[in-house]
Amino acid sequence: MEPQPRKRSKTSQEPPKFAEFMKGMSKAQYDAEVDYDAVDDGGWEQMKENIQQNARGDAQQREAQQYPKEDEYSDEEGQNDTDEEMEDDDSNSSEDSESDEDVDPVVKIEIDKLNHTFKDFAKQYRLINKIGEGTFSTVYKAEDLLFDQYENEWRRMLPGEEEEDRKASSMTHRRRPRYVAIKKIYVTSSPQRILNELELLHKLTGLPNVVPLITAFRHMDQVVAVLPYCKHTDFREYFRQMSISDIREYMRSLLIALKSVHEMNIIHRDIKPTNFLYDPEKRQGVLCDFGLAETEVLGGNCPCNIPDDQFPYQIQMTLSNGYMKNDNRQPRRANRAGTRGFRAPEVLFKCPNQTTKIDIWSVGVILLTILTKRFPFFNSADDVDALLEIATIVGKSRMRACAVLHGCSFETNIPTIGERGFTWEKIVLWATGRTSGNRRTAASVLAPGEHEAVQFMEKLFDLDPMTRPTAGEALEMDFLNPDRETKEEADVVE
Ligand SMILES: Nc1ncnc2c1ncn2[C@@H]1O[C@H](COP(=O)(O)OP(=O)(O)OP(=O)(O)O)[C@@H](O)[C@H]1O
Repeated sequence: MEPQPRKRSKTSQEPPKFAEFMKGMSKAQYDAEVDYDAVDDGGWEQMKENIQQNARGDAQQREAQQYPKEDEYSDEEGQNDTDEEMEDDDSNSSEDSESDEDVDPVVKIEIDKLNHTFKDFAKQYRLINKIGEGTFSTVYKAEDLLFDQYENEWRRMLPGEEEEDRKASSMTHRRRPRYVAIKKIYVTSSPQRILNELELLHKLTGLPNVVPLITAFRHMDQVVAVLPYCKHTDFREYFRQMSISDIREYMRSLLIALKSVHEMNIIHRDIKPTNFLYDPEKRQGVLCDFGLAETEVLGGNCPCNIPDDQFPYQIQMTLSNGYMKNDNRQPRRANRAGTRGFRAPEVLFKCPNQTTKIDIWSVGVILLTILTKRFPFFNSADDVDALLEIATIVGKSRMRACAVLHGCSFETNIPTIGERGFTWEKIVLWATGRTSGNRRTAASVLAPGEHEAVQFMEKLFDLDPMTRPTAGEALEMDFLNPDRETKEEADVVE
């Protein structure tokens, strides 16, 4: 059958009505008796029809672990403390030879259930296997059975996809299977969270190195998002072998994604290796999982928000030199959603004025992981421990200054936490077993490229979010532009 060149659907040009899409979901979503399809809201039936008709992609309407992740404002640590290996990320398997044979029987049951839940789903997608599991979702790989019948503009948004298309068109004989990732969002996620993720994904569709949303389905309390399948390799398989040039490409790819996301004033809040689907062979990555993302709201009531000239006075007003014996003040509340080990100090101090810079700190943690070859690097059980881990490196003095910035105080008598801490260089040498007592040997210094990487990382780890670089500024830094340096040197020589 000839592919049908379709025009964009009406809905694809209009802002998506995801609020309507989610209408009818309520706290009662767990009650199996509630039949949301029967809810006469006027908009949902229409929307559902639109979504299912256009689900197949009419281009844009094609609207559409290692660590535990924690919810906003949650104070419970370690929930869902899953540390599972991915069952099958297909990173090394031949894409053309997917069969059902090696699918776990439990996964088969899940797949059957999904096919049963969404009418005609099996006619559109052939679910293959589970490829990922997170705190809020299970992700399946599926073949897009009707791919050829639709315009698939989203492919142009993914790095390397156009090249794949060119290759495919030169090999005419066999129909190439096209894969998507089906993200089944757990019903225990709040409708607001699901709506937020879908809306943001839709808004960000088209940005470089960011996973686009193809479409989404809802049936009662079940929601699935359809995303392009992004071939990637488990971070743990390659991060120890990365050369400096590999690190550069990884960082560049991640920061390009973040630059465009941040320019839209969106904070990702969960930057970590499992949320950056990276293919080390192609040296391309795609940022995914916007489940905790939020729009940046500036102007929160925190001393870090006070102009410099008023700062010292305000701080004196805010802080005292002691601790109340029976402190019955309300605990400070701020969004602290994210994954432990990757949280910026301002999140740990519950700063109510968090910005996109919290993502830059997390990028620093990824770089530290790569340079030290240790995953996880930070492994605290709670926020206080996390602050102590950072303080062990940066020292008490800088940590105190950081606390003051957010209207808090920091003090500890743990003997291993010194006043001045250690340099990041020392930490990298120590973690990679290159320190030999107090004597500096050839092995106990960083290689040139490594040295630049550490200097770059130091900037990402600026304790003050105001002076920490933006993604755009980081992309301009020397470490990510080695050719520019060589060129400048050559110009000078000429
Ligand atoms: N588009 C995709 N292509 C390929 N694999 C994917 C895709 N999206 C997600 N995955 C896989 O599924 C895993 C879980 O997805 P995601 O991070 O979106 O879910 P989550 O429930 O929010 O997870 P977490 O709690 O770990 O952040 C990813 O780490 C990845 O391995």
